[in-house]
Amino acid sequence: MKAEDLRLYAITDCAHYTGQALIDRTKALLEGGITMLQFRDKTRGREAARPDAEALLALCRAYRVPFVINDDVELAREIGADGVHLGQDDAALRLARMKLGPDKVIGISAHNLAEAQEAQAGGATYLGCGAVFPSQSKDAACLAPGVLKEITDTIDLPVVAIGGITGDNLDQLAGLGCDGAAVISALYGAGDPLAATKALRAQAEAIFGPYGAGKPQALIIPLDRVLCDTHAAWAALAETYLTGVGKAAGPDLAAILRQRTLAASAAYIKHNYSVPDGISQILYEFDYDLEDYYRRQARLQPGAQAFLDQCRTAGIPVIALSDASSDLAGLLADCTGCADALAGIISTADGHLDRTEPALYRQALADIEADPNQVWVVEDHIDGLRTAHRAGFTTLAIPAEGQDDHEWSRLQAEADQVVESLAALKDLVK
Ligand SMILES: Cc1ncc(COP(=O)(O)OP(=O)(O)O)c(N)n1
Ligand SMILES: Cc1nc(C(=O)O)sc1CCOP(=O)(O)O
Ligand SMILES: [Mg+2]
Repeated sequence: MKAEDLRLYAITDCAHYTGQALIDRTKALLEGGITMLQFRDKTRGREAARPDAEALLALCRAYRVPFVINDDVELAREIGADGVHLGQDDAALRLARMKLGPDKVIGISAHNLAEAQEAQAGGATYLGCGAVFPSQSKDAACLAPGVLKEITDTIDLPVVAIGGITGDNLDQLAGLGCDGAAVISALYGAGDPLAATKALRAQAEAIFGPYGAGKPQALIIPLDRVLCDTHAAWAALAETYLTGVGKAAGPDLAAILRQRTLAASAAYIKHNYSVPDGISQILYEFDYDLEDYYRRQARLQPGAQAFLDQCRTAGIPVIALSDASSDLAGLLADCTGCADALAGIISTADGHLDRTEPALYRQALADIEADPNQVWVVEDHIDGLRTAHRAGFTTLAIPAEGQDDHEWSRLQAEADQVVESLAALKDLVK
């Protein structure tokens, strides 16, 4: 979840809408541009509410909007929601974090600086602060004057304001440091929910800042398979090696190794096939084959040159990510003619970091002043996408050779945005 997801945060009004009526009304809100949804049902029990929660989750996935559950950590976990929102009298943050894991969203209600500090220290993802105005939906005390600004000035978490917010008073939140507005009645109670949502979304963007597809400050993208057509060389490495030592590769070896670094692939071969060489000799053979392919055959993928040219025109530094050593990756960039278009290369081989390590992606920003939120990581690899997401980057999924359907559907479901090709990516950075 990014701070901008809080721009226009709808909370369901299950006192007035359940079942199909709730789904239809929420669909209008999603169509109109809400940027996050919370399922809040204060009367029905978990089992009665579950079908609505599951249907709304599916709807939010289709609109690529985060979906959290109010109060019920178990329900959130069971249906695979993006997280929960908890108040001061709900489940303890520490327990919720233990149950949901480090990647899920946990929003915490804070009514003063001490509660906000405790939530930050306990690993909250964002704060909900209110009531900022008297609410028709809940009997909630209004925040003391100055408290909201004190929280946003002091705390490092994204903050969403809540309570009695309408199109008529939203402007009063300008300059208070919030990232967005959470709303029940002004959206669910509107005569024309689609029009009301569109109007509030435009107003929220004007007050809290734009949402989505601004240009990135930098972009990280795989060199192999995505920018260059090197899939065949990578897929053949292990089999070529095994044939050379008189062994037959298993049928799904290439798929197994696709998720691994070169060093991890060499270790896999050593441990699963009875081969005469040690891991460093196997790695040497891999490097030899890659170098040969890079020098003789490697080409840029269709659309790569135009994409890199567009990034240069737009002043967006492009950092290439490679699973080969940076020497080999540099050779590939030279041989395919894209070296001058790259601001840098990071290598999983050099730092002994694989794509499950957030430090890998952070390393890419070592020479660039950039906020990870404003840096796009383009990934064809599910582990990489998840890690970049955890490290706070904006993630884009892209198809590449060697992905199976399962991995591609996971990438599509989990990425902030999906691009079907380098041409589509080029259009996004225009
Ligand atoms: C975004 C957001 N902020 C605050 C709340 C209130 O949570 P809580 O204090 O637990 O009250 P209930 O919503 O459970 O009545 C919220 N739900 N969402
Ligand atoms: C759920 C909730 N929590 C609040 C708080 O102050 O913590 S106010 C509130 C209700 C928000 O609904 P409406 O937009 O209709 O006022
Ligand atoms: Mg609660």
